Amino acid sequence: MSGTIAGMPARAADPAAVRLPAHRDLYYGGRWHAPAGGYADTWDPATGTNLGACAHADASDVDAAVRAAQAAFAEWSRIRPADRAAAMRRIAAVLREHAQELALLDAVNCGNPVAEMTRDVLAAAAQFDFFAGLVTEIKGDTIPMGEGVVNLSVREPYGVVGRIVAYNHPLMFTAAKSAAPLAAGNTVVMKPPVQAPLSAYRWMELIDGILPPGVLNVVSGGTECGAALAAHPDVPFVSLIGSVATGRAVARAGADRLKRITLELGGKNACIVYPDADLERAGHGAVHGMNFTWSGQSCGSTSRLFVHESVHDQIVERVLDKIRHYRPGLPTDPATTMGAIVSRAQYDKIMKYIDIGLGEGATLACGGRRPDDPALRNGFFVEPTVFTGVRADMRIAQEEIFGPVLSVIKWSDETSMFEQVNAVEYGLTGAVYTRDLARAHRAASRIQAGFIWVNNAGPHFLGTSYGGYKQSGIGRDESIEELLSYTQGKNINITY
Ligand SMILES: NC(=O)c1ccc[n+]([C@@H]2O[C@H](COP(=O)([O-])OP(=O)(O)OC[C@H]3O[C@@H](n4cnc5c(N)ncnc54)[C@H](O)[C@@H]3O)[C@@H](O)[C@H]2O)c1
Repeated sequence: MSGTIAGMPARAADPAAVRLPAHRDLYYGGRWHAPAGGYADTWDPATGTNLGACAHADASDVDAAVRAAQAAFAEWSRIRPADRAAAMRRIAAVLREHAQELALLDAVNCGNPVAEMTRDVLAAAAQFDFFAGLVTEIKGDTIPMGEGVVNLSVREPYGVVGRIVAYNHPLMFTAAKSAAPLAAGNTVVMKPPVQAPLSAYRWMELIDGILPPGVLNVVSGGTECGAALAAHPDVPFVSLIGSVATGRAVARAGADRLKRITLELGGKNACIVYPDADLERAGHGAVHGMNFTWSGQSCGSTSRLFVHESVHDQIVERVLDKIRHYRPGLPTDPATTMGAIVSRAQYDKIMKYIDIGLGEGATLACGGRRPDDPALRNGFFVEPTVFTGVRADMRIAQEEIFGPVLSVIKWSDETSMFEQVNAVEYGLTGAVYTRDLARAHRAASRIQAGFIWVNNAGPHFLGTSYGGYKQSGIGRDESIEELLSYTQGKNINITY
């Protein structure tokens, strides 16, 4: 989690040195456009500083962006895939070149530490390279039909893809989630998170001119903007990273037109510790899997820790020791290990859940409050929080908090433990700690979730499919599955 990044300054970055985008208007058709929907202020959640106004698109703005994307589709879908890939590799290079600048912008706008946001920018660059490298895999089959007939299948793009993303990785989601639909030959209308839109616009300034006008368009805004994109009749494919409630709204909006959708939604993920686990490793994983660096604001966070009663106290002791590595600090400081909560609304929600946990009778083992550090008094910070004595049916163990709150649940009987693990509406990730490989396989198959770690928790592996079971989503990202999901099959039968 921690570690130095090449090129990072050793001292706290001067927030005044943050390069804010010169353009705050909508970017579509290769140009900047004043929004009909007006502007909304955007903030630094760590200091309360107003970072200025940003375009807040309404439905008419979304319509204009979709028309620009539609106009660009004919050319972009027909150029040689290798040329699409070359343009995407240039974008990856720009991301790498400007990683620190973009990371700093995300740090001030969303509150996540700059060191982590630098990794985010590099991850986005890696995804552009990855999907550029896969363009020749957008291929089909030939099926033997006998002499005089050739039968082949091909894959074609859909047209305009609407992508709507969550706030916890603003630049990474805005950039990386454009890569697969573009590689497949679609054009994209991207809606960055309403809380942190600035890095999307700076990115557009940096890559302006690399893609033909209209191929990649950015419209910032809130619910009206997202809803207009989800419902637009000329957007046949909509893809969301967000909450279950928004996922349902997007699915409903697309139902009348039978839109293709992919949904990457929330999680209330379990980490299971068996008595034979390497306790050091499990204690580390229990903390690492919580993504405290970005204050637990992660869909994949393993926020329910199921610990066998025979090792419960040893694991809790290790968790409380290792959690001390995470101390809320200013996101612009490269040494900061834990950032701010993105907004007052999210801060209030987290504090409300901490009250709910106390009211339900869970024991607060650490955190549960704002840090004392006077440097953080104007921001939305919450100390890393651990509840012990949690029952699996408590609200803090059932509902996604999306904050730095870990619930420890003691178990003794394996069958009822798995019933509890699976008794949530979510099914995104899961982690298992054991030295017994057979037990690990059995446990992995019993957890109803789309992404399982054994003796590890937290990392994604580019090339492997990431996505949820149950209400955690539809579809798989970060892999060739994501790329191919942006294509539709066509069969051609030729008699000669
Ligand atoms: N599975 C994943 O890969 C993944 C990754 C990150 C976050 N998430 C989830 O995202 C959620 C947190 O992010 P958030 O608070 O930004 O989520 P959110 O659902 O509130 O918003 C997500 C995006 O949808 C837009 N939106 C809101 N209402 C809409 C509507 N009716 N129609 C269309 N768009 C609409 C928002 O403006 C934002 O851009 C959590 O539930 C988290 O688990 C999932």
